[in-house]
Amino acid sequence: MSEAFVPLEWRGLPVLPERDPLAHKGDFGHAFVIGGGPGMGGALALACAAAYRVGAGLVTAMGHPSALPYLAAHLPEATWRDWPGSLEELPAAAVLAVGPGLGQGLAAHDLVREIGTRSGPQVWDADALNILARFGPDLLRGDAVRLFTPHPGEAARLLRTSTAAVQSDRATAIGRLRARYGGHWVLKGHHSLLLGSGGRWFCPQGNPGMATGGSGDVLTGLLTGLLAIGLEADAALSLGVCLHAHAGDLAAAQIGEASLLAGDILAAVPAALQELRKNHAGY
Ligand SMILES: NC(=O)C1=CN([C@@H]2O[C@H](COP(=O)(O)OP(=O)(O)OC[C@H]3O[C@@H](n4cnc5c(N)ncnc54)[C@H](O)[C@@H]3O)[C@@H](O)[C@H]2O)[C@@H](O)CC1
Ligand SMILES: Nc1ncnc2c1ncn2[C@@H]1O[C@H](COP(=O)(O)OP(=O)(O)O)[C@@H](O)[C@H]1O
Repeated sequence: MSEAFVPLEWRGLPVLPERDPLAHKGDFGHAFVIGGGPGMGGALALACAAAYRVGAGLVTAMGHPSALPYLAAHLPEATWRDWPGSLEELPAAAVLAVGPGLGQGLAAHDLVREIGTRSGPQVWDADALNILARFGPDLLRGDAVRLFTPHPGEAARLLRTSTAAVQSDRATAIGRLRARYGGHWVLKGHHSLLLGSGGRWFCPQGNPGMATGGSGDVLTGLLTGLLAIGLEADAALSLGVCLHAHAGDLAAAQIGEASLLAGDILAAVPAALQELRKNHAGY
């Protein structure tokens, strides 16, 4: 089954590039995270914060107006835009994430369909995947770099099968997802599977404490930030998934699996990044 998937080695992961002393925020990309439907502003705030934590230069949250208080309270560093009628005014190369707390209303459908026609790098999660499942692969046009992050329930909708069927053969499921929709995939859960253009991996880190609301939103933000700073798709996928899982392990070691919140994973990301850097430097 998953024999062809090799474990991601912590030591083999890419590290974040050193920052030029003359750097300015424009050197580190502009991420736009689109989500935050009514009642789900927290998902948007978590994803935006995670994008900043891996070094994105500027992060803009785009959500329903009811999501704004979450951003204002938790992330004054993010800029804000109400869901627009169209994304035409965004720079073509903007890195987009779509899905965290998006909901599946009419405005969400319109935004997702428009994103499917854009050419800049994209991360697809949560309700964006549910909407994609409804329309099928024809919704995706052009040759944009796309990272898809389904949990088993979302994967089942995308494949028009059951969650149990996905879980019974995760390797086959992720292969079918890539064959049907193209792009780069992580099938989340215990030992998340990754399928990119350059390999098939699984992440041996992570713990069941991470089965808690919002932890997938943190992953989406990490991947978005890593694309924004310029990592290639496979590098962003492998580093993002491992960083997320390792941060979850650090947080669980401190406070226990039962008490773990998605915000604790986010808070542990800087320590996980520091460990990775020291590992590479050999001390
Ligand atoms: N604070 C917030 O605003 C939050 C908002 N969220 C948003 O809530 C919306 C709904 O997402 P949900 O994921 O809760 O709902 P879904 O209905 O998509 O997924 C939940 C179901 O998927 C299946 N599933 C998921 N992971 C599984 C696994 N590892 N093994 C087996 N089955 C699995 C289970 O049947 C589970 O009940 C999304 O827009 C999401 O972004 C959530 O991310 C939670 C936090
Ligand atoms: N048992 C587990 N072991 C390891 N990682 C897990 C486990 N359960 C969940 N996770 C991780 O936590 C995250 C949950 O994402 P998701 O289901 O999208 O949550 P949410 O929708 O609440 O944000 C994924 O990255 C997943 O791999």
